[in-house]
Amino acid sequence: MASERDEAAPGLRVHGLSVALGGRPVLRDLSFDVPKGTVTVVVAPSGSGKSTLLRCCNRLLQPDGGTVLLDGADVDGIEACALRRRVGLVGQVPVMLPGTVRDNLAYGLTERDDSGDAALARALAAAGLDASFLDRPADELSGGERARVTLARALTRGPELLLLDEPTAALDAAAAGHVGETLRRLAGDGLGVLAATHDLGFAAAVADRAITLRDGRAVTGTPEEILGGADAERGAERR
Ligand SMILES: Nc1ncnc2c1ncn2[C@@H]1O[C@H](COP(=O)(O)OP(=O)(O)OP(=O)(O)O)[C@@H](O)[C@H]1O
Repeated sequence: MASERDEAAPGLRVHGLSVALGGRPVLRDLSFDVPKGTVTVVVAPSGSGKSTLLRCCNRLLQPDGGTVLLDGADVDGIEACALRRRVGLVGQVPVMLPGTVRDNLAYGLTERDDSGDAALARALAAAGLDASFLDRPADELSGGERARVTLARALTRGPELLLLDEPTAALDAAAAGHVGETLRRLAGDGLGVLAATHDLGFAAAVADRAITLRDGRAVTGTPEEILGGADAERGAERR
């Protein structure tokens, strides 16, 4: 009974995920859950497979083994565009399309979506930018502003799960704090969040659960357990 309930648990379930790239195993038999309404952080060294893991979660990359379930359904059975609306990925490099911020936010929205300025401004506000940004040419934005526009763009699609790759990399402390508050609020509204980050302060502020990757395998724990270990490892690297 318990396992049947677990299978249908709302959120993302990664089970036995294995990926090799360039003939080298990157992820090995990786399993963890991201329940809706929670924030999970992945804190692991550069090159350990964080982006690879996120890309498997919305089918940008096909794993060599294992499954990813969304609300109990294998993501392989969900049409890719539909899946990527439900599981939004905010990538490490903010890619801007030509045109204004409005054009960027509205791109790809369908009749089902609210593409009016009020809805776009709400998404911008959640990402920490005011409505005046709607008319700004996207190619004139700073790196941090671009990062927040890509977060807003994912939010306009009304995702159920949000995957973020280094969401604070281009942000100062105040902007990172704002994004952290936004992620906590989104989780409070029922969204599931999975964020890969090097920013231990950010991770500690937002996480309900934390994961690190060791030799391609997941070690899961409370933020205190995992982040304490990551801090100690960094200290050892510096010595
Ligand atoms: N297409 C590819 N072919 C071969 N190796 C790859 C490919 N893509 C990634 N890799 C390697 O796979 C490993 C994991 O990469 P990934 O980008 O997932 O790491 P990461 O933990 O996100 O790193 P970072 O924190 O630096 O962004 C790295 O060693 C990388 O060099």
